[in-house]
Amino acid sequence: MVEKILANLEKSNCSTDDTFLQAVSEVLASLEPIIKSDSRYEQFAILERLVTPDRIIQFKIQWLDDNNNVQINNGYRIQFNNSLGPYKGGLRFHPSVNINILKFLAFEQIFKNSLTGLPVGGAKGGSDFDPKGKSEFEIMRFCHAFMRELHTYIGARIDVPAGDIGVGSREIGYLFGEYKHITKNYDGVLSGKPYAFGGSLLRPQATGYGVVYFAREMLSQELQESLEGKVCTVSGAGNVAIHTIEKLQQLGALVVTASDSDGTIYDPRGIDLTVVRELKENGRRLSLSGYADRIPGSVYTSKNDYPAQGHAVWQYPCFAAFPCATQNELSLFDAKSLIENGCVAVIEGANMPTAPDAIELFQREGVLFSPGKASNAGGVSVSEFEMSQNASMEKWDFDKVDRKLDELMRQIYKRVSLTAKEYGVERNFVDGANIAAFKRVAEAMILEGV
Ligand SMILES: NC(=O)C1=CN([C@@H]2O[C@H](COP(=O)(O)OP(=O)(O)OC[C@H]3O[C@@H](n4cnc5c(N)ncnc54)[C@H](O)[C@@H]3O)[C@@H](O)[C@H]2O)C=CC1
Ligand SMILES: O=C(O)CCC(=O)C(=O)O
Repeated sequence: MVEKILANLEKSNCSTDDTFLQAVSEVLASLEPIIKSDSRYEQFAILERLVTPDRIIQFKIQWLDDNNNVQINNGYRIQFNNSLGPYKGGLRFHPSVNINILKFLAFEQIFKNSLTGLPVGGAKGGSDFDPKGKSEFEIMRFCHAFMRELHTYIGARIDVPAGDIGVGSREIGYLFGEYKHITKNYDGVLSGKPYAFGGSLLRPQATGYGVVYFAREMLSQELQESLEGKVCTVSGAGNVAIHTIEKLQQLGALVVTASDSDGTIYDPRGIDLTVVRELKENGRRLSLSGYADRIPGSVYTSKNDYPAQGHAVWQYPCFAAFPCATQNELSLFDAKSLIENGCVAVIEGANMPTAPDAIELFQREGVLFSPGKASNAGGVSVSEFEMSQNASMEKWDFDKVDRKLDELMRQIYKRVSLTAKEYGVERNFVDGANIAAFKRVAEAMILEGV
């Protein structure tokens, strides 16, 4: 049955980008052994329905640049599955954005959101707009134009977008401003809002901190190890990477790398986050090569100076690796290099950053591997906490949100590892995550009827 579903998807896939098929193939491979365990799964055509988005919304975004030239971009929202609750998932602004990438992200989001145990469905959206080099006012006009098209499809109980690559609290602020302007409705229609109006404390940190809370629990339970004093490598230099590095450092780990799409920085004395922030935060997109100019003893490797089949960030010895940049950024070549250099755990912060053959190698070699849908679920969880605060007109303090996040990440780890054990694939956190998430969504789909 799985082969038939994949063949149908391949036939209807008219794009050369196959990230959606990659994501579906991984999930279906995990589910194959359990699909016969409950006759209702076939009777209700759960798999076929689960791989088909409820709706794909596409729109044209027209806006004026600073020279009053008309600019046009494509905008999308993929509302994939709302069996467990309102559609929920981020918006990505990046020139690589297309329907297939957003379908993969929205599909993964269904499973991630299910693993949190919270009442939210799966969605994703975005635009091929490139924020690089745009002025503050261009960003604002673009966000306003994007929301003029999107606003009819979203709502606090319908679909609640948030941030992702290229979309942080600044963009969410502009999107919210336009939503309110058009609808006159001041509800929690977006999460990741600035704290000044409706945002939750800790949302900016939540994904990265959650990744580290998950890693801490996994290492302690599986290897009786802590992160203190351990060398870690992290890729990326955006929201998720910065807060992963920050929490690792707070727990006493030595983080020696960061990266962006042009290259990698290696600092054997430990990444200085102040410098990374000065180069990357608040809409700045300066090259990480500026880090090496500032910090003696650090080394910058441009991606052009490294073999094309790999990424320089994974060439360094480490105890644990945290891919936090983007999809398929850790190849088989990189996995071999990490294993040769003694890495014992890979914890994904980005969505699907590890290539399938690299995951297979990690699992074969006994490297603990956590899929992003489990370990990066802290972001959407605190988004859901933001929705709760908005609905009840409350403001929770930092420590309360932090405690709840830590507890939730432990629960996700437990859910995933117990499920893996229950289905005879102990320590296979990919199968554990896919099966645990699937069972919850499938049950809701069955109970809601066709
Ligand atoms: N922001 C959030 O709350 C969540 C984000 N994620 C995922 O985490 C990843 C990073 O997202 P954010 O940090 O929010 O985005 P961001 O826009 O803040 O940062 C993205 C970072 O990745 C780097 N990057 C992009 N393409 C790259 C490439 N080809 N090679 C190396 N580096 C590259 C960029 O230079 C930037 O430093 C994405 O996969 C995203 O889907 C997952 C869960 C929640
Ligand atoms: O906070 C959210 O709603 C979604 C975050 C997100 O896009 C993700 O988990 O990949």
